[in-house]
Amino acid sequence: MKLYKGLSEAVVVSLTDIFVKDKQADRVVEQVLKSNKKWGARDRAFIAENVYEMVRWWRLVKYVSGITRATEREEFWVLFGCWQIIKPLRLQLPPSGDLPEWEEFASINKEHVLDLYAQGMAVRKIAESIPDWLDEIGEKELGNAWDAELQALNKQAPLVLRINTLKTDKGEVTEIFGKENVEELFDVSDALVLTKRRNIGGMDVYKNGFIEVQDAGSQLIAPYLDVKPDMSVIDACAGAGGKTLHLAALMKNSGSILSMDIESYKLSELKRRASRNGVKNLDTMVIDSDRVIEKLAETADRLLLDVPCSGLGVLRRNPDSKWKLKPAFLESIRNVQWHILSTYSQMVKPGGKMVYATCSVLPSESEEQVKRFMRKFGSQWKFISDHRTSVARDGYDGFYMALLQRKNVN
Ligand SMILES: C[S@@+](CC[C@H](N)C(=O)[O-])C[C@H]1O[C@@H](n2cnc3c(N)ncnc32)[C@H](O)[C@@H]1O
Repeated sequence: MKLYKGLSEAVVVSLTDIFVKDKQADRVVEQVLKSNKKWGARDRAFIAENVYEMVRWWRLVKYVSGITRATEREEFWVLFGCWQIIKPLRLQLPPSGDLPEWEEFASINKEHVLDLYAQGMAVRKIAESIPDWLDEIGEKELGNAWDAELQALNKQAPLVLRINTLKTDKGEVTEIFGKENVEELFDVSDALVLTKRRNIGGMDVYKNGFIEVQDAGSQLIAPYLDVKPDMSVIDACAGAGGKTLHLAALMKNSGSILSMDIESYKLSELKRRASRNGVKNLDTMVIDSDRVIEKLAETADRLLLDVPCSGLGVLRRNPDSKWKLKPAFLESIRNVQWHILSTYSQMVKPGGKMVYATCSVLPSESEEQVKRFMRKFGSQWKFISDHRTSVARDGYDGFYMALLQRKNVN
């Protein structure tokens, strides 16, 4: 196997930053790729792919290396070497030969690594590289479906674009990328899947606001809210605005959208993206207390609650979150979700509609929150429908969305 020292070193340093310094994987990769202008596209792909794949398979890699908790640089080198041995097996790639004779790999015994790999593959939580507690919760909540979902969550996610219909259409974007490089999705009208990975951020088509990168499952949420031009819409957990921008396009830039969040820096980023997208029907508001919500009682024709969640539906894109998530966080985020659903819903006008959405595969963050809401507020609200995307079944990220309508009271 042909490995280059400098590129391997970049992977090792990145992993140390992620697991010892507790930094976020995508930020680490972004920084390391910026650190050397001489690396070409293949070098960059090698670094990014190896970092993300090692993070994804971290438990399995540790298992085959016999290292339980890596803290030192030498240990990260051993983990990297062991990963090179098992990578072709785990990712079903062609065999890649022996490790180079570097002193960093001197302690690695290939046969022993392969023996441990065979043993690890017999135990799901090791083979699929997931913490014990998360595997238990997944099985408890999803039953038999967990196995397939977990396997699918360990695959590399496709690169999906959303066409910004305020500025362009699918035909024009297809021409820019070339027909042979894109695929349409029958049930997601504004989406195009890129068949080859590209650095979208540097392209004019992105800089000019023609496209956004947004998973197909995520692109189903704004249309689910059933918005019409001229409506008054609130996106109450807007973050950096992925779904706000989509709502604006569906509303053809008319009516009004109020994008809210507790984090003002996210709303600043949203405004930057809105300006690139040519969005003009938008205001933002920071939520610094529940008074803000009370003042907006019965003002919205439509309300989107894209609530904070475990992110277990988007593990393909953020594999490090499975190591950073803690059971206590899950418990507390469910309380935040319930608070948002039960109090922010007052912003909807009688007769208006609301979507409650998560990017979690867990019913306890999704279906069960909506059922609890209907038990408590069923006299004022009508449940219309819900929908779940499955990573295993659809190939989309795992999203949940429920549409509810506030009853007209006389
Ligand atoms: C799933 S993310 C939203 C993603 C965003 N809608 C998008 O499409 O890009 C959830 C957001 O909820 C925000 N949030 C957390 N607690 C909140 C609260 N109590 N009220 C409103 N927003 C909150 C977070 O800051 C985060 O931006």
